[in-house]
Amino acid sequence: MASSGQVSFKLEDHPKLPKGKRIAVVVLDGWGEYKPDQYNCIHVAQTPTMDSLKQGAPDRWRLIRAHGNAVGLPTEDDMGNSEVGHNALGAGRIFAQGAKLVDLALASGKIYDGEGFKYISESFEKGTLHLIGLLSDGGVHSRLDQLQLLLKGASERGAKRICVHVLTDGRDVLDGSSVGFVEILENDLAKLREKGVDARIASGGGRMYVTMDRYENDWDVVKRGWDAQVLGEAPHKFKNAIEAVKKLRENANDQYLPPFVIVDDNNKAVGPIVDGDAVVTINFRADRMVMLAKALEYQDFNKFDRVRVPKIRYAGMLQYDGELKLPSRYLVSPPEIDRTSGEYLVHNGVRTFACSETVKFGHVTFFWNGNRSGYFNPQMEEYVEIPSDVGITFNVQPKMKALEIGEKARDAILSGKFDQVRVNIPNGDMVGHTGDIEATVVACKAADEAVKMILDAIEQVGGIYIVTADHGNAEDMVKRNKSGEPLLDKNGDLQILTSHTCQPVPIAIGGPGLAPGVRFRSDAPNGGLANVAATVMNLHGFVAPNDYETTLIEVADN
Ligand SMILES: O=C(O)[C@H](O)COP(=O)(O)O
Ligand SMILES: [Mn+2]
Ligand SMILES: [Mn+2]
Repeated sequence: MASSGQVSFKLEDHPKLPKGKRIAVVVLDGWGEYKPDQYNCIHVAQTPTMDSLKQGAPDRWRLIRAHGNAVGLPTEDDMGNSEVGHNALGAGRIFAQGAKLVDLALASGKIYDGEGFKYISESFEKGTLHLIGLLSDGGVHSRLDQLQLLLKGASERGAKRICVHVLTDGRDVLDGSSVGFVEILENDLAKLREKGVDARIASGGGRMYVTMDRYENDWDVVKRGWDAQVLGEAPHKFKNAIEAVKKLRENANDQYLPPFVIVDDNNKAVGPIVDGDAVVTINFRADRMVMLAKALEYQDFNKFDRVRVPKIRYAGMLQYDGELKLPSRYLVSPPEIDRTSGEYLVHNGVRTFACSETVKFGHVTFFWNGNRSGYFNPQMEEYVEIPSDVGITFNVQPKMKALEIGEKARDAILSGKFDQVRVNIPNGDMVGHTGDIEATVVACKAADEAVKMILDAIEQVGGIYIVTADHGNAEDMVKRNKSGEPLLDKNGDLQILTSHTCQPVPIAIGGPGLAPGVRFRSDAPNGGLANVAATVMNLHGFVAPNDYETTLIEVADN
């Protein structure tokens, strides 16, 4: 259904809850609930505000599901992530997400019948097919098995020359796993070569240093990728990708490997992108592919000097931005996340303020609004981005911009100009991804302080707060066996978990404006992130649309 036209956005009045309350919606990024031990940074950190909210259980604090099917992922083993988490929070329904849609399209073969594949396959006769993306089985941005199927499918359908430009992970999967993934890929490519397809890895680099920046935080990251992938230029040259990754890992972890290109015996890059080639960015997730998609697709582009802009046929695995229609060609249609809560609330007079720092700014805006950039109604909304630190790993500055976000939210609440003030506080997640336990403890404390600032402001104006998280991360920093004991690697060292988790996340409601009798229902034990939107609509005094996942609250008659 389109998000305009025939759709009525009028919401019914809630029979018991009043309108006009100022509501803070706080999303702690990467803040799950797990057993209290030394690797649970939230437990170790001083978090008096979040601890005090927990005292409200079960009526005003509970846990909700944030991974697997509850957020539209293919299996219950899939950890949650920011995209699917914020999509569910904002849209109030569970949509089959990119990971699943690509699985289905590959399994049925429909991916090869679509316009996107037809378009790129017109280059197969004379040009090279370049596949650029994250190489791991993390399932957050991409999946190795999908790349493997695409390689097979494209070669069976006429691709004669294929170059893979790999981005090593170590963030959604264990650090150090990049070598194994490159080995698997090399093995597959060798088999394709036996079948007469000239298939090889052409370049690489660590995802956080090469290509996969987001929300325009640092274009140099994308430029480094462009230079290696398109121009065939990089500071490191190797004959073989396995050797490249092993060697570069001596001085950097998987996330931050410097860019490299694979060269032939004459020291010439084997796979720059040239006129007549086809390019597919294989990530299904949007945020960290949008910048490269712009560089590949836009004629007018001034973010860095592209030096040479090849005439290519480019398709994304998915369309990454529905509003910008970027990229215009794609292999699989993205989930149609329509009628999000933000759109409804704006139509019903709720003035909204949303804020985070750059690295999570799109989470509370773009993802929250169903992968749609921009405002629904600029008269009713204000989105504020606080510039993130650039060029550092966040364990160096674990407090990040938490207090600045808290201040902006506080000012927005006190200003009286907004009915909903929505923030994402990134620390637990961004620092958790570095694998630095001490820094993550500092990060969690800072996040807790930011929550306090917001709750204090809500207290002052007689408002309501709802505090939750998008998925776990900081509550568990080690890989564990089935019984929950930390696992050691072959050197006897702890295996640090840089990724998200499958743990549930807390949700708390409160504030002086919360009507007496409002409490969490006890009959929704499987509640998840998608139930939050209806809950927020209730707190604004509205009943959620019928097809939204049910509310988590009820109003008891006192
Ligand atoms: O992109 C990232 O930083 C990680 O892959 C996932 O983290 P996020 O889902 O919290 O953004
Ligand atoms: Mn997140
Ligand atoms: Mn994360």
